[in-house]
Amino acid sequence: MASSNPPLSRLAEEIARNSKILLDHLDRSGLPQPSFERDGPLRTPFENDDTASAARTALIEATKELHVLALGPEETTRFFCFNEIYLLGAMQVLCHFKVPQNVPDTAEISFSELASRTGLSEALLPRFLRMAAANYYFSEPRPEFVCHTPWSRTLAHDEGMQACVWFRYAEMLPAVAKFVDMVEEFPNSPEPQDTAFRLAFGDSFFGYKEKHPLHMLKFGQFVSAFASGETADSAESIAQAYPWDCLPEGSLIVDVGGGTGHISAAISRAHPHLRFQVQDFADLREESISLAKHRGVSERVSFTAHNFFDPQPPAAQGAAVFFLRNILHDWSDVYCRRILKPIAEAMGPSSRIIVSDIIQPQAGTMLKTRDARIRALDLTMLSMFNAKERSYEDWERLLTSVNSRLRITDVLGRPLMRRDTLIEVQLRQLEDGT
Ligand SMILES: C[S@@+](CC[C@H](N)C(=O)[O-])C[C@H]1O[C@@H](n2cnc3c(N)ncnc32)[C@H](O)[C@@H]1O
Repeated sequence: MASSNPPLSRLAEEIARNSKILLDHLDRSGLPQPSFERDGPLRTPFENDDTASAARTALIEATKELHVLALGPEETTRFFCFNEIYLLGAMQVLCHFKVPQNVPDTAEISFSELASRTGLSEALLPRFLRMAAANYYFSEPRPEFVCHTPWSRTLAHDEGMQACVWFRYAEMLPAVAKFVDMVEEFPNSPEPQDTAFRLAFGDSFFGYKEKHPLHMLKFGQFVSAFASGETADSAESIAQAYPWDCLPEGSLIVDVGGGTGHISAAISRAHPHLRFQVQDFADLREESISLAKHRGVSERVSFTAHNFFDPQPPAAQGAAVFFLRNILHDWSDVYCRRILKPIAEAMGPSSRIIVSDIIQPQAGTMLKTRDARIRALDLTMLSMFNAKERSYEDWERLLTSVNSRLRITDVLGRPLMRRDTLIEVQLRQLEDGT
């Protein structure tokens, strides 16, 4: 039986309603509307207003759904990724030849002048440029002249945005092209070297970067651009998202694989009654110590060189918290067990593990646009590290396979953290109280 409010009508209403909420918010806040005009805003901040932010999310979801419905099944498949693959290629060429930087911010420029400034062939430049312009990057206000849109302007001035294009083209695309080979060759392998990335590049993800400093640099820029904006989970949000204040004076937090300790430093500033031991490879020691000094927390944040597959050092035994942020999603279950086992062995009766990672939603419980992003992250972990993002049940299974007494006791983080969650894990007490 046909629904009383079929999808096209429902979506059209939703789009009208949510657009109005956004317009009212912009009006009230004196903010400009998003536009493709050269001087349009680079950012339209909706995040600080819950109603506007929810309306924006609903608008993104509804417009995507309407778009797909309007295309229909066959046309969706016929043109599947056709645009995106060549857009990525075109953008990489344009960025490589510094086209965004050579288009003036406030004026148009002819194709021939732009070709001579950038060294990109006069015959090829229009082909790549028009592909980008068909996707809102740049516009052609009159034949053979180009000017910026806000979308292309972000690429002119922000190396993080350039790195988003670069990394997808130079690393993700070749790795994804090896997915079938990976699945054929290593269907059930837990090994971190059995990846699509290695099939494409002949080396591990970080091994390759060590030999190719440009890739290391671009990866760093990509990670910080990707982690900023809407998907950001800042160190400060983690410092607020857990009741760190409930831990007794002088409690020790062990930041396992803590890098240079930026999260420990942020929590320590907000909660000065805690002590931190950052554990990571020895070559991060100097940077970690200098960061702690710079942030005025060196009294409370120390660094210990430690391989997380080894038994925990004596000073960490019985720590109040073993904190693992963005560690376990880098590894298969077999390796996660090897990381978690020494931690479980070092836990005292009141110790807890706090894992800061994604909890994958159950299928069908999330907006499709958000769900798709999380699924893409999962497949990124697969292609790069043979690792994965985990659902609540996956986390439970993993933890009890390390030690049957490990229990998830809380899941925190919302709404302060946008992407990751804090999974609190404790040892279930035995009858004798141990
Ligand atoms: C994705 S980063 C996460 C860093 C930090 N926890 C954060 O959230 O920013 C992974 C960290 O694990 C460290 N790591 C990788 N293998 C390790 C090992 N076997 N022992 C200790 N640390 C390791 C890396 O050096 C890196 O700092």
